[in-house]
Amino acid sequence: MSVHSAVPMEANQVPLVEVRDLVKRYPSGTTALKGVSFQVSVEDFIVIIGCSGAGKSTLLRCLNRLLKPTSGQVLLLGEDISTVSSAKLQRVRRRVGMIFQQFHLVPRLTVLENVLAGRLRFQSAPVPHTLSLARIFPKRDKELAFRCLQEVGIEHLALQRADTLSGGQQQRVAIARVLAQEPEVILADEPIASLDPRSASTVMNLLRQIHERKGIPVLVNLHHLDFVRRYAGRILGMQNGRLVYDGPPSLLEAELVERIYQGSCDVAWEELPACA
Ligand SMILES: Nc1ncnc2c1ncn2[C@@H]1O[C@H](COP(=O)(O)OP(=O)(O)OP(=O)(O)O)[C@@H](O)[C@H]1O
Repeated sequence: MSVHSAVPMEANQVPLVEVRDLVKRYPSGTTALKGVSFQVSVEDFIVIIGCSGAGKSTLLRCLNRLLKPTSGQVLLLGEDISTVSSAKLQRVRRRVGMIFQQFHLVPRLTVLENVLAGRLRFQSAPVPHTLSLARIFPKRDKELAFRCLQEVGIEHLALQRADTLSGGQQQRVAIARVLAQEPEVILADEPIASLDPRSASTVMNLLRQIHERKGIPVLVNLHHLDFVRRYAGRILGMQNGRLVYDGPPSLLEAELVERIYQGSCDVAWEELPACA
């Protein structure tokens, strides 16, 4: 099936990220990505949709090199990061911030220390496990981490242990940690899947504000289609490892939505639940 591209990128827009013919085959033999291509500019707030197993997480993990693509390219400001050596991976991951469904915080550390962890990849020497993170970082890093907490509205929790926070608060810490990395692009893999609707809205609003204020493109995998409709500036629709739609929500036709969800939905796009 060819990609249904509603809005091609204009010739004068410089893509911040360019994905070319990306293929990912797992050792099990499953081909999760079958030649995916698209470009991302600073204006993009992209939501990736598709049924379970369509390849959404695999795509994001190839973009920050948590996974090495089998073939194809991922260009970050022109640099091909799909083939960089393991020695250079730290630098790539610093440039590409990642937010996960399960927050991935260090439970026994304070909120501030978790955010400072976003600066760890800037440290040239390894950090001894016995040291308090807050002690080894320079003052300017601590000030930056505190500002990041202010940006997500939880600076009053800075000295609290991460495991005493609610899920919504923990996801805000994870966002602050990504901000402390000063990334060029933010990826979020189902960031609201474990949250109640109110916390989910807070997290999505924060991602949108960060995108608008800082001009950082965001790519987010979402299962909740009501949130897709509320937040997506552009949708990438995936089906069975292929990109089948690339364009604004307004031009995504019901027929294509049905194809993306493999005919498993017989309700209107406006009413679609997340597919099972
Ligand atoms: N580590 C792995 N080893 C082997 N196969 C995998 C691995 N991770 C994912 N897959 C397979 O690759 C395909 C794409 O999976 P992926 O997790 O990227 O899909 P997804 O769209 O993110 O699904 P979900 O919405 O359920 O998270 C699926 O068939 C899945 O079973």
